[in-house]
Amino acid sequence: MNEAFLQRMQILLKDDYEAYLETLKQPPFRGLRANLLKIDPQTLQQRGFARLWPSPFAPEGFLMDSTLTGLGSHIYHRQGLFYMQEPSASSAVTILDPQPGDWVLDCCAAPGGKSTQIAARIGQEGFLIANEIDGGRARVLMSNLERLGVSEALITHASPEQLCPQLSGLMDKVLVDAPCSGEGMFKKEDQAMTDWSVEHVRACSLRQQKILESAVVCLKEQGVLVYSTCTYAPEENEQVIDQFLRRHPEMELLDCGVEFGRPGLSVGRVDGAKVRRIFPMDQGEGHFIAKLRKISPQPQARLQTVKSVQLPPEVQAFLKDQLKTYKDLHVHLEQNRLSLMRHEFIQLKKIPVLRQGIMAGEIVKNRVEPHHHFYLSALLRDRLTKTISLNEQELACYLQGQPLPIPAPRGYLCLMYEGYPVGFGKSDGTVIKNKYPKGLRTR
Ligand SMILES: C[S@@+](CC[C@H](N)C(=O)[O-])C[C@H]1O[C@@H](n2cnc3c(N)ncnc32)[C@H](O)[C@@H]1O
Repeated sequence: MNEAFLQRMQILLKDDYEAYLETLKQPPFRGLRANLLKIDPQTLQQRGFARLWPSPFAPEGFLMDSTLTGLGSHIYHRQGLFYMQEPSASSAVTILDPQPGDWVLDCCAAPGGKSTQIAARIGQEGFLIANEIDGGRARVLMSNLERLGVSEALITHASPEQLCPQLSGLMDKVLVDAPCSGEGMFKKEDQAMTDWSVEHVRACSLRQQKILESAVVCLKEQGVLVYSTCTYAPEENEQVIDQFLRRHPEMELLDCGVEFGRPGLSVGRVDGAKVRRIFPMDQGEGHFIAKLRKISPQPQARLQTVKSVQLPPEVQAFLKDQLKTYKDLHVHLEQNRLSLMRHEFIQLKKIPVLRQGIMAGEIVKNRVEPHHHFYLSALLRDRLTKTISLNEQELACYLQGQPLPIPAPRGYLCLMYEGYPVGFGKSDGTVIKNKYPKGLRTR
């Protein structure tokens, strides 16, 4: 471990430093979160696929055995029933406390741990804008939101400076889970430790202030912003918030209002009792969280929505065939790609959009070829007209990409396991052609 880092930790932790050194000998804490869009935490735990203990950081979270392997390819993971997440990482959304119906911006969203947690809390009535600046990471974010069945979301790939002016005054909640020096990730990621230096900490601090500067305009009056990092450095935590409060008298620091973790440092305008820190002595690898509220009015941007158009007959036929009802949904067609959601589709100016709503399918040769997201979405699960339940053996064949010799009505079908969709196939009456995405198949 880097000596300069350890010296700083000794100054920061004082009497708790020895306890911190002890935690470095232990494996990292691991956890998972039930996806409330699909399953409640008790039902997930009762399925008995892993030994789970309730997490102190979120009611939908669990701690699990740190030696457990292979959960990422478990069928419940594939079905989007849970998301694996370092336990303390769920604390920021607990403190943000998104409510059903809220509009939430997650400024630095990939790979989607917090976005998927927010989406589940705000439900189908709320709307999430999940933004990620890095293209490769944005695609991982999209696949996680797809697996967890999120429909009411817009996934953008932009810098906060580009995106935020278009969302001025529209958000009930904003999360800035900022890129940081990752001191809480040292046990998990060698790269974070290799990259560490005091200069890097300072560079991170400047970048964090810049992101906050962009993000704050998105909040409406009384809107709540949560700033979080997975690092311990005061320069990236209390000092960032102190600087921010000096520049923004329209923002007030709120008490995080939770029992887990411990108070932070009092620095300038930051009352340490109001912010929260989590160290490995607190059952998580490390997080800092500050909660702020906007107390003055904010001019609102006008969001442009996409006008509804008459749907081509093949789209109508597909939706009628596959769904019990879709009249309450908004349908959007762009370059032959069909998307669905409860909210109206939004049009941003010059912001790359990876996905909005459910990617339902694509028009190919006058018919709709459905997409995996259509069958995994939580919104459509109870509306699907054609479903078939697989047994364990059939499931194993399906995940390998094999055709299934099961008699079934002709056409596209959702394949289920233990009551939840796994994916889809196309039946000719006697055999179901496998449509499980090639990249997800087992070998
Ligand atoms: C701590 S991670 C986010 C983790 C995510 N919230 C989650 O829970 O899964 C920070 C993210 O910020 C992104 N990032 C890096 N530089 C950025 C910048 N200048 N502005 C906005 N985001 C940035 C990184 O690509 C990274 O995905």
